[in-house]
Amino acid sequence: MNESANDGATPLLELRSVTRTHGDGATAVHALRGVDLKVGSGELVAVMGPSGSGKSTLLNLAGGLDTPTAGEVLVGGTSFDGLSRTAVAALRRRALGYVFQDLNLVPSLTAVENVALPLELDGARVSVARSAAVAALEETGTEHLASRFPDELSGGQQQRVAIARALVGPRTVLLADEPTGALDSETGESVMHLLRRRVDDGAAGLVVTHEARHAAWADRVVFLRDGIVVDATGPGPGLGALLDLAGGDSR
Ligand SMILES: Nc1ncnc2c1ncn2[C@@H]1O[C@H](COP(=O)(O)OP(=O)(O)OP(=O)(O)O)[C@@H](O)[C@H]1O
Repeated sequence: MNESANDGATPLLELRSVTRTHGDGATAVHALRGVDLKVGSGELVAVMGPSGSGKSTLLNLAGGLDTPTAGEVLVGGTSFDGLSRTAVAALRRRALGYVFQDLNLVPSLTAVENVALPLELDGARVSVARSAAVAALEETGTEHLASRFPDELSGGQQQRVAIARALVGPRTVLLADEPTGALDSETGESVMHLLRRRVDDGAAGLVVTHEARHAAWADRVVFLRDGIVVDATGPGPGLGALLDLAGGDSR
């Protein structure tokens, strides 16, 4: 199944016949089987599906954190295939923003230092990285927490700082795994709003969510079952109808 609302333009994120198998023989687990997906500039795609259907695997492959058994993943038209580990790491730092369930804030760095870190690792001057970090903290409403260390922040505050780190700088592909997990529902909505705004400004977004009302922020929803795309909505009334079927509230 091939999904794109931007036919013609190079998608910012593309999965071509991506398969990921763990183990082999009788005990092999087929986490993802022949998935095709294109996400263009200005598109926010939600991924839904039951536990074990392959959602996290899809996101990890899209982010270059895992390697397909077959098929390939391209970011901005560049395939991870054949790139050195250093080149993959550089591409990930420059183009990709991740919001994962695991917050991974560095405990010995303040909030603003954590957010500035990816830019500094990429060679940005400290002053430039810091001002971009402050802007990203402002976007998530956490600029007043800039000088706090992670253990001085609540779970929700840590999550918002982690989101600021994912959004800092000119990221073109935003990947989010249940970005609202540790947040109250009001903040969760504002996070989706934030992702939506970045995508409207030209990024491509891929969000794994269990909540239909969060998926309702997306342009398309891709449903996975047993590692296969079993359904996909387009923009328009079809989205609301399918989300109603999925059992949640619509926006
Ligand atoms: N490292 C691994 N080794 C073996 N099997 C794995 C591994 N990682 C994932 N799997 C299996 O691959 C399948 C897909 O897992 P995945 O975590 O992608 O699903 P998911 O849809 O994200 O689930 P959840 O909603 O529970 O997070 C599952 O059957 C899982 O047990």
